[in-house]
Parts: sequence; structure tokens; C-alpha cells
Amino acid sequence: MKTVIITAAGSGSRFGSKKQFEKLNKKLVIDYSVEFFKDLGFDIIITVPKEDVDFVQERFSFAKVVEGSIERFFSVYNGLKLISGGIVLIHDAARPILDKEKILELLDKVYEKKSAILAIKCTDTLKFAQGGHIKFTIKRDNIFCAQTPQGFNARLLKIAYKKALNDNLIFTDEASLWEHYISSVAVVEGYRYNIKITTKEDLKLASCILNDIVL
Ligand SMILES: Nc1ccn([C@@H]2O[C@H](COP(=O)(O)OP(=O)(O)OP(=O)(O)O)[C@@H](O)[C@H]2O)c(=O)n1
Ligand SMILES: C[C@](O)(CO)[C@H](O)COP(=O)(O)O
Repeated sequence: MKTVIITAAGSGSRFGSKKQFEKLNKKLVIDYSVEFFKDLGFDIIITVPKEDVDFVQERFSFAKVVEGSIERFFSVYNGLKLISGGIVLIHDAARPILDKEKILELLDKVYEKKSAILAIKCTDTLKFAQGGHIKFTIKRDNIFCAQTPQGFNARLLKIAYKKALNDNLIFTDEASLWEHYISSVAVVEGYRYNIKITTKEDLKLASCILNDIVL
């Protein structure tokens, strides 16, 4: 069994609105990942804000739609509670540009290693700055930017979540939860088109990418 939890319950404070429901070319941002994983034959769970549950359930009648939470960590957990086993991918609805070859490569790695994420090597020089001034430069040799999808053995991920709830810990991605309670996570090289729409600039960038590449 393979399930994807599509996280779409954010408030979009850095964007200025719920960006997952913004128009991106001829579709909504959320449409891209839901349709992609439907075409790949995944069971689909979508986390959305309480007020959008009916709208999204009607739009995607084939999916299970659950109410998210104030923290992405708990939004994912609300979806994970519906899964009994198999493999689960967690993917941000805010990352609409999905590369089939890369996702299938990630899926193979999850089956092989029980956990894997897409990540891209940092290509900028990294600075630690405070008060508008650089304090020091961070060696970037082994620095990666984590992306989604992130994939896991669902049963073990639920165990890790239960431990985190017990310890009152939350994590910004599922890989850091897995690293904390289970083991190291495999990395599959991601792709630079896999941008996370966070600000309005990112929506423009995503539109340019979609207009120029054939997926
Ligand atoms: N409580 C939350 C917060 C985020 N997300 C989802 O997780 C993805 C990545 O989160 P982010 O880009 O931070 O979205 P927002 O939280 O909406 O953005 P902001 O931090 O600017 O409010 C998005 O698809 C978002 O909808 C979620 O399901 N539940
Ligand atoms: C999960 C994630 O996309 C990996 O880079 C990132 O942690 C989401 O962070 P956000 O602040 O919830 O956008």
C-alpha cells in the first residue's frame, strides 16, 4: 500500500493568503500534487484548514480530506492516523512542480531503506548574520536543502510520532523526527524546479517554470 499525505493546511502568512488555493496558470496550486499522485495510483490524504474541508472534499472526491492543525507537524499527524501500514510520502501542496522520474526514484529508495527524502545541495555560500552583519561563514560542503516528498515506513513513522507527542517535541519536517527517534534518513538528489511556494515571488517563478518545461 502506498499513501501520500498532501499538506495543505497552512495559513500562508508569508504569502499573504492561503497560497495552496491560488491560481497557478490554469489550475489551483493544490491541483498539481493531488492530480500527480492520483495518476501514480497513490491513496491520497489531504490536510486542509477546517473551513476548507468541504470545498476540498468536493473537489477531490477520491481523496480523504482531514482538518489540519496550527503546526504542520500535527497536520501531518492528523493524516497519518488514517494509515495502518505500507509506505507513506508526505508532500507539501506548496510544491506543485513534480518530476515523475525523481519521485519514483525516491519511492524505490523508501522501499529499500524505510526512509528517504529529496534534497538539493546548497549552491550559495552560507552566512550566519545578526543585526544586519555577518558573524561567520558556514562551511557548505555537506549542507543540503530538504525538500518534499519525504517517504517512510508508515508503521515506524507512527511510532516516532507517538514518542514525540509523549516528549512534547515537534519538528519542521518528518525526516528530523525520524532522525531523532529511529535512524538516519537516505537522501535522493532532488531538483531545483521543486520550489516551495512561500512568497508571491515564488508563484511567479513556478508559473515561469511550468510555462517553459514539459513535465
Ligand atoms: N499548520 C500547517 C502549516 C503548513 N502546512 C502545509 O505545509 C506546507 C509547507 O508549509 P509552509 O510553506 O510554511 O506553508 P504556510 O504555513 O501556509 O506558510 P507560512 O509559514 O508563510 O504561513 C504547505 O503546503 C502548507 O499548506 C500544513 O499543512 N499545516
Ligand atoms: C517540509 C519542508 O518543506 C522541508 O524543507 C519545510 O520544512 C517546510 O517548512 P515550512 O516553514 O513549513 O514551509
